[in-house]
Amino acid sequence: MGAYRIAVLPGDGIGKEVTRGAIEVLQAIATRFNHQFEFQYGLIGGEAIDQKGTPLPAETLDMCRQSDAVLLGAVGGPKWDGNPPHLRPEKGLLAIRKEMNLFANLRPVKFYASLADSSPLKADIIQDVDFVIVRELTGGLYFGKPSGRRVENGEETVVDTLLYKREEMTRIITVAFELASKRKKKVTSVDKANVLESSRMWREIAEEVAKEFPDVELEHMLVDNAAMQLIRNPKQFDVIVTENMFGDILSDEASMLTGSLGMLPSASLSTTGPSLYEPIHGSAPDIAGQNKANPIATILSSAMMLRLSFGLHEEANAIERAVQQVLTSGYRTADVAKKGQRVVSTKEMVDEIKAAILDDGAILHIMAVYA
Ligand SMILES: NC(=O)c1ccc[n+]([C@@H]2O[C@H](COP(=O)([O-])OP(=O)(O)OC[C@H]3O[C@@H](n4cnc5c(N)ncnc54)[C@H](O)[C@@H]3O)[C@@H](O)[C@H]2O)c1
Ligand SMILES: CC(C)[C@H](C(=O)O)[C@@H](O)C(=O)O
Ligand SMILES: [Mg+2]
Repeated sequence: MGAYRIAVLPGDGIGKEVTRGAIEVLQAIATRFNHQFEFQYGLIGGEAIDQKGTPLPAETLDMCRQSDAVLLGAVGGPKWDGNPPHLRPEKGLLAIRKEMNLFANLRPVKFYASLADSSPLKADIIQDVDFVIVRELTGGLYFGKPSGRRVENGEETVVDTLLYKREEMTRIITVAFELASKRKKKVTSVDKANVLESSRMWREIAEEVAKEFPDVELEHMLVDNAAMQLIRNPKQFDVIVTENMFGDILSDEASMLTGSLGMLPSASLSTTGPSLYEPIHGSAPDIAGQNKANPIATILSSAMMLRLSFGLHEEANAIERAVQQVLTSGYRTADVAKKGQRVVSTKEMVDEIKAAILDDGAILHIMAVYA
């Protein structure tokens, strides 16, 4: 039995619905495996702006730093779209990533046989797809200075800066190689080296890091080609490593190989403190509050938390097996349902996954007793 303190930041829109679902699933895991999960809640994003006047209140950051891991839903929504830059919900997300040094964002993309017909791509293209996008999360265009608007020679001008230190590139590329060395031993480093100096340095560093991993193949791919290859032949990938914004865009694209943005989990890892787990999707204002959102991305993110932050492999497997089982049984939220299939709500999907976890436990227990 273990006791773990989990900071929960539901955020805005469907963030609240999907984190509630993931917590219920974690509670089922606690029951089945006899663990104690203590959940502490904090404000982030639009709701934090409304209640505290800032997208990342100091008390939220303190609570997260003192936790064993953080579970985040999503931030943002039209209510705050017109706000000045420092009062945008998304600033809270960027700030927590930077403050907690969550530089390595792992976004696994895995084919679910039962969802083969939910993807717009043909089954033979997506079958057995299994790769991880390693996205740099605390540098690049999102954080470079200068950034903003000014008037230059009487003309309105705007600037965003793509800035990386050598060490920031080295550490994320090393994470990708370490991961690939435990998987299919191939790293695809995605950049725009035909145009950007930052990408040329990224390539050089990738070549240097590759020397330390002689059993891992390194290939370089330009980001525009990578966007196309993800659709043409996604099975070629094992680990994709790329800078912050390229990774953001490619991972939303890659989610459609699994059938929906609502299927893709992520882990935002730090080497200096607790890590954070978040679905890759946003607050989905178009379906927020309607009990329609697919909670699986967040539930799978909580499985990543169990495995990567707590070392609870069996427990993480139980969540992933329950998700598989429920999908195979035909349960579908609206985003992955095809014509004629019965659509379940967020809550029904969560209930089915919880039941599968507890049933699975009962079956394994019976097998252990009578084997
Ligand atoms: N990590 C985050 O917090 C995060 C990520 C992306 C976008 N955002 C923010 O969310 C807001 C909305 O952005 P957007 O509409 O461009 O992206 P989005 O990811 O919120 O939604 C894009 C589309 O996917 C659908 N979708 C997303 N998640 C789903 C789920 N779990 N189940 C079913 N359908 C789902 C939505 O209904 C929508 O049609 C913006 O304010 C944006 O900045 C936040
Ligand atoms: C909301 C936004 C700042 C965020 C990002 O671009 O990182 C989101 O799109 C994500 O993928 O987590
Ligand atoms: Mg994104």
